[in-house]
Amino acid sequence: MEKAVVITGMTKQFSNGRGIQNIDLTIYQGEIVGILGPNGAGKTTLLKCLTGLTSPDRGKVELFAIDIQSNYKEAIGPVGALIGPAVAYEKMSPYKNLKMISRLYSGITDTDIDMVLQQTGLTPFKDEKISSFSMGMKQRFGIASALISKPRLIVLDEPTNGLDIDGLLLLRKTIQEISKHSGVTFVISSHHISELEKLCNRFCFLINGEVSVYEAGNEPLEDVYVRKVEVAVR
Ligand SMILES: Nc1ncnc2c1ncn2[C@@H]1O[C@H](COP(=O)(O)OP(=O)(O)OP(=O)(O)O)[C@@H](O)[C@H]1O
Repeated sequence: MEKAVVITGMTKQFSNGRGIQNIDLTIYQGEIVGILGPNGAGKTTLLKCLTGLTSPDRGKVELFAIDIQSNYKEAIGPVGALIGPAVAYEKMSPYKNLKMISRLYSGITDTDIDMVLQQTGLTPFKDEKISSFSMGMKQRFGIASALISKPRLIVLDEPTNGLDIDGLLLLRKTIQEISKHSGVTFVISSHHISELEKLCNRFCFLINGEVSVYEAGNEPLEDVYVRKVEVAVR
């Protein structure tokens, strides 16, 4: 199976002594991997290093066998990401924002934009200014902008933040459909354990900056999580 992400010996330490240490992680094409861990465990740091938004102090990240440090543009080409608040021209509509993003890529049609708006439930609001959007609607736009380039790897940091029940169900359906029909790889961090449990086939626990991988099994994910956190604090 093709490797979508290979992280080797990755360390990023901040001046406060926190960060992530010596992470080794391989994610295969088509997997949906959930990243779990307590507040401050290093999930966002891991995802930022994975997408080149932060440089690790040590270690290596390869996306589809291309080294992100030495060949950033090529490595990041097939990646869509939502890390932190959605970036948008607030005075413009989601449609116009997506149209602008689509110009950076080849082969993205107006039909693709309409589809992404539908996948994120933004069709009824497609011509409204983003400045008038609620937090959850902005989050929906952020997800739409991560999907629009038809990436092979989609990295979502806490995508469920601010979403209502409808948004949550739609996000789950969209991820499952894209995964099933296009074999896209997803890496998703969230504190919503039950949501990740429904979506993911593998889980990456990040506790005290260190990583451990868990395959979906019969034991409830919440029990596995609590056990791992308890072991880590002993
Ligand atoms: N730019 C920075 N400067 C200093 N410390 C930082 C910086 N970014 C992150 N940290 C520290 O690194 C640790 C990991 O942060 P990170 O945001 O990756 O955690 P997280 O697991 O995503 O947390 P949460 O679940 O609360 O979002 C935290 O203790 C944070 O204080």
